[in-house]
Parts: sequence; structure tokens; C-alpha cells
Amino acid sequence: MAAVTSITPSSSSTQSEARQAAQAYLNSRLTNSSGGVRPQPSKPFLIPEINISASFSSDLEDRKVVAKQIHDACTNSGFFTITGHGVAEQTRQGIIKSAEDFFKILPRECKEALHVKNSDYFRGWEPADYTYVNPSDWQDESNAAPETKEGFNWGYEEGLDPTGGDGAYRELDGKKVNGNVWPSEEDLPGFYASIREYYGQILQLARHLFRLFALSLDLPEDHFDAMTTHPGGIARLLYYPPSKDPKPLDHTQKDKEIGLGAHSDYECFTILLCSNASGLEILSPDDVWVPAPAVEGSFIVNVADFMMRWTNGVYKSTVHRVVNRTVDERFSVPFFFSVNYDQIVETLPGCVSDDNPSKYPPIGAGEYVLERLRATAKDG
Ligand SMILES: O=C(O)CCC(=O)C(=O)O
Ligand SMILES: [Fe+2]
Repeated sequence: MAAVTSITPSSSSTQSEARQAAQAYLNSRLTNSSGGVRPQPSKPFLIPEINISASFSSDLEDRKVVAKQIHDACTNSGFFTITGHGVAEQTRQGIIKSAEDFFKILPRECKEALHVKNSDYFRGWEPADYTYVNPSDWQDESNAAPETKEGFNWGYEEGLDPTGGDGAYRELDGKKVNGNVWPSEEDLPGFYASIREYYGQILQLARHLFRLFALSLDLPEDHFDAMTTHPGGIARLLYYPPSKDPKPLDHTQKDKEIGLGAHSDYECFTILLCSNASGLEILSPDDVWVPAPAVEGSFIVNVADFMMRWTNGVYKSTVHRVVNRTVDERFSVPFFFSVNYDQIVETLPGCVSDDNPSKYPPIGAGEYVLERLRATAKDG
């Protein structure tokens, strides 16, 4: 099992290297997609559907079969859907209902009291047009399309962890505090209980998936276990209003309304639940925006930047965006799984060779995510 290192902040040059490397990756992926001028992929792009039920088997060989499918998906598009995950439909519908309650019932003044601008850790309520996942979307004012999504963000806390945690949680900056903010029980009855129910199950699913990721990388199955005892796990409720100009997907025009700009996620991997898959688009390896598949009862899983960095680029972080082109409201609940924020991460030795030397210096898991979050706020 890997040793857990206590946090020592990296130099500011490592932090800006992390921010710049991520932006350079995004820019390089978007260069060929701008305007979406290539409507047809040159070869079919399939997003794999992986039934992970065999990964709960007591037989290691069964678990390895699922891990192999994960390896194939992560070295190709970095995007897949999972079924057979064991999370009850009632729990999934429950959190979507809580998102509706938060965005549609909670009075504006209660949301204002939870405004993300008051948080050092980007927790709480984000109005529409407040953050931009792709910093170049707002830096170029002449070309800016406002992001229409509204969000509510929270992170790991021991009360949400079915294991109870190990009492060692550190925030993104290494402080021993709980950065979460919640609406009161009086203002939104049952909200925290619904979050706890969903988050607890997703956290355990994420730990399970991380064991499969370990197997998929030819590591011992428990390789990441000691790094996820008090892990980074930011989650969000997201609301996308109906389009003001509903129309079908058009690859040839630039969208005037963007739900969530083109980006890759920051952490190790994301587990995403959507009320409606329509609207989420993935940039295929040959630079075409492809609609995410709607697979009944599934979660979408995608590799994120920290995992790409950790694997020295072997696992691909997927660029995606959300554009609601319909008259329907859309809700989603992404969960971004990281390791303990006080963990220093270096390139995995199995992903380094003479031909592919390590591209990245070591960095703390929390400071990496904080640096990326800071890049998204217009006034942050
Ligand atoms: O709303 C969605 O479907 C995707 C959300 C997402 O990509 C994100 O929050 O990073
Ligand atoms: Fe995302």
C-alpha cells in the first residue's frame, strides 16, 4: 500500500505549470473543433457501456475482466457509461428531486446567503454566468457566451462518509476545516438527508471504481486505498434552463448559449448523473462533438486531468461541454473524485519509460484542484 505523505505546498511555479499544462491541453484539443466544421467523424466513435456487476464478484479474475474494459476505455476516449453499479434508482431520482427543490423552491435570498463568493473553497451557490470552466471563454470578452448553468457545490465531510472517515480530512489548501455550507433544514426540509444518502453511495462506488482503476493499470488492487480514506470529493447540483432558441445540434454554427463551456474535469475521475442525457457533448478523439449516449439507469464516468497527469498521459482526460438546445430544463449531479488532498502525487512508475519520461513534477492533490478552480472565477 502506498505511503501517505503529509502536505507541503509545491512552489508557485509548479502551481502555474499545472494551470498552464491544463489550459494547453484544452486549447490543443479545441483547435481543430472550433466551429465544429467536421460534422462526420472519420471513423465511428463509440462510447463504451460497461456493466460492472462482475466487479463485485469475490473472484479476482472476474474483477480483472471489468478492469480490462476500463483500461480500454481510458486509453481511448476516457469516457464510458456504467450499469450494474448497485445504486438504487430511488436514490438517483431522490437527488434529482433535491436539485429541483434547491433551484426551483429555495427562495433567492436563501441562495444568496450561500453565495460561492463567500467561500475560500468554491462551496455553495453559483448563479448563472458566475464561473467559466474554460477561462478563455471569458478572457475574450468579444467572443464570450455566458454560461447558463446554475450550481450548488459541496465537498467531502465525515458526516457524509458511510465509513465515518479517519478523522484526517484536510481542505484543498491543507487546512483542517470543513468548507461546506448548507441551506437550513427549515428552509429546505430533507435536503441534507438526501445529499447524504446519494453522496454516501457514490463515494463508496468511487472507492470501488478506484480499485478497478488500480487493476486496470496493473497495480495491486489496494494501491489507492490508503489515499482515499478522507478523499477529495466535490459534488455539484447543476441546473440548465430551457434554451431561448431551441434547435437541433448544429455542428456548423457557434452556439450563442452555452450551458457549461468546453472543459476537462480536474480530479481523478467523475461519476455523473443526468436527469436527461441530451445536452452533454463529448469531443471525440478526432475532434467532433458527439452527443453523450442515453443509457437507462447508467452513470457516465470520465477520466479527469489529475489522473491523466498521474498516468503521464496514458489515460485520457475527456473534453466535454453542455449545451441545452431544448425547451426542457436539465439537472445533473457530477461527483469529482480525487485522493486525500494532503497526498503528494508523482507520475506512476509503470507509466514512465525511456521513450515516455515523466512530463510532470510532483504536486499535492488539493493544491492542484484549488489552482484549477481559481482559474474559473471571473472575480476569483
Ligand atoms: O451537466 C453535465 O451533464 C456535465 C457537468 C460537467 O461536465 C461538470 O460539471 O464538470
Ligand atoms: Fe465536466
